[in-house]
This record gives sequence, structure tokens and C-alpha cells, in this order.
Amino acid sequence: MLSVRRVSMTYRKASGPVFDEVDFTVPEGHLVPLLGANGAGKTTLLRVLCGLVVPTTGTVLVAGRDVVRRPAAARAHLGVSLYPERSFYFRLTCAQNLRYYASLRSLFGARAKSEVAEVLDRVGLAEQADTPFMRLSLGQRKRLGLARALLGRPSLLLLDEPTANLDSANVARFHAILAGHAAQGGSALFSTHSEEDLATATERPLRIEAGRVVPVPALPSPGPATLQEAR
Ligand SMILES: Nc1ncnc2c1ncn2[C@@H]1O[C@H](COP(=O)(O)OP(=O)(O)OP(=O)(O)O)[C@@H](O)[C@H]1O
Repeated sequence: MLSVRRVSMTYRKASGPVFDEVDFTVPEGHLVPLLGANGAGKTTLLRVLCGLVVPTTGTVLVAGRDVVRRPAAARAHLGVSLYPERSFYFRLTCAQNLRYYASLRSLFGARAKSEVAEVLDRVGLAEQADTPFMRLSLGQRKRLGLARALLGRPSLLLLDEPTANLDSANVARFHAILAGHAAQGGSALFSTHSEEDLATATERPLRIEAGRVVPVPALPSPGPATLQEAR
């Protein structure tokens, strides 16, 4: 589903690569947490994987489509949530924002309306459908970002800290959404600092550290000591 081959990213030569010739895959139907300290490069990697940033070297394939050479074809398979607060229209409501993004996925009219209602319901924002984005809490903004990523039922989700700012009920809701996604053959790579999220992993989590992306030694059972080792 996601294939990453010899991918490097350098913002400025003076500061060196954030990561250097990394290789990994996320197979169909698998959920993979991405660990790493603050500043290790998780967000940068996710930005490269979804085609927002062109890597210095290497190739990213989503469902066999190169995200740089065939961005539209690759994005048709991608659901992405990075910084919700930077990509929604502040004065538009949740539903209006999602209708706009649905249109970018060629979803219009009654189909868009029902799809938007469905994803809002899935993330627990049905009651906020008519609330302007600027009045949402941080956790609600995060959930709206997830709702947008789910629009059009993409096969690969790339999510940056999807459980940051979520209360425990919404963390559980997110885990259930991920499990349902994987049960239908979907895949996800998501960054996290939360040990609770490791329980969702169906493959060994990845860790980004010192410019490398490596699988953690063993699938850790959730627990502070184990997560400490995983990091
Ligand atoms: N647009 C940019 N220009 C230059 N350097 C950048 C840019 N964005 C990020 N960096 C640098 O790249 C490195 C990786 O940052 P990134 O945000 O990817 O880390 P992260 O693992 O997501 O961190 P966190 O856990 O704090 O969110 C950092 O040293 C950061 O300063």
C-alpha cells in the first residue's frame, strides 16, 4: 500500500538531512504507529509521504502511484490529517468545510451531503456540523481533521498525532475507527507520543531517530516502561 524507497529529506544543507535514505513499507490492512522524539522528523516524513514536500532523494509509492510524479493518482488513495487549524476555513462551519473538501474528491450534491454527515458522526462531531471552525476546541479541530481524512474512504491514512488533545472517550473512538478501517483492508501510518496508541498496531511500530526509520525491536504491550524502551 505504502512503499518508501531510499527517501531523504534535507531542508537546509547546513543542518543536514532530517532523515537519510529511509526504506519501509506499510502493507495493505495494517496500522503502523510512528514514534520519535520531538523534532525527530515525524511530521516532515508524513509531509513527504503525502506529497506536500518533495524529498531530496528517493521514491514514495501509494498504491503503486508515485506521489511526486503522479500526485493526483496517489492522493485519490490518501486521507491525510496534519495541522487541522492551518487548513480549514475559520468562518465556515464544520459541514461547509467538509463539503468543500468533498468537492475536491469529486463528491457533490446529495452524495457529498450524506458522506459529510457520516464522517462527522463517526468522529463524534454531528452536533457541531453547523458550528464555525473557529469556535471548535483543539480536540474538536483534531477530530474534524480526521473526518476530512476519512472522506471518500481512502485506503491509506497518514495522520500526524491524531490523538493529541483527545479525551479518553475520543481516543477509544479513534482506535475503533482505525480498527474498522483496517478490517476493510485499509492501512494507516500515524505519529504518536501516546503509549495507548501502540495497542492499535498490527505491525511493529516504526521509530524515527537520528535520520533513520527503524522498526521497534518488538511489538510493545502498552505500558510506560515498554514505551520508554520503544523510544
Ligand atoms: N519548514 C522547515 N524548514 C526547516 N526546517 C524544518 C522545517 N520543518 C521542520 N524542520 C526541522 O526538521 C526537524 C524535524 O521536525 P519535525 O517537525 O518533522 O519533527 P517531529 O518529529 O514531527 O517533532 P514533534 O514531535 O515535536 O512534532 C526539526 O529539526 C525541525 O526544526
